[in-house]
Amino acid sequence: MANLSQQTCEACSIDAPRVSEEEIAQYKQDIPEWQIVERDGIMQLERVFKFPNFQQALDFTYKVGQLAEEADHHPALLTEWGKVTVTWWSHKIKGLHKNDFILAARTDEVAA
Ligand SMILES: C[C@H](O)[C@H](O)[C@H]1CNC2=NC(N)=NC(=O)C2=N1
Repeated sequence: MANLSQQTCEACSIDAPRVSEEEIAQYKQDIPEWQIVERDGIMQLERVFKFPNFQQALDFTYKVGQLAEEADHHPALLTEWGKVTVTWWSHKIKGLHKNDFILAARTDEVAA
């Protein structure tokens, strides 16, 4: 199977299934630096990326925004001096879909 980041996001519909515990365990292996967090009952993927200044944090933020637009799947982005917190989840299903893991893997590539 192709690396997670090379896989294709599927159009997320309101009746799309959330990932199972087994799928989480499988996909998480490709994105070990990401944390699974739960907010208001919604499972999310989150990672903090560190930078030497605000400008580089801002540049990274823009690149993540571009990959989100290409996929029509968008994260929450908190941009601060020297760091960016990226949080992925699927709004329509109020939880985690495989798309979120694919885009987290692509986010890691943008940071590399
Ligand atoms: C209309 C538009 O395609 C949808 O609202 C998309 C936009 N980006 C999205 N991003 C995320 N993370 N979840 C969604 O359900 C979602 N839906």
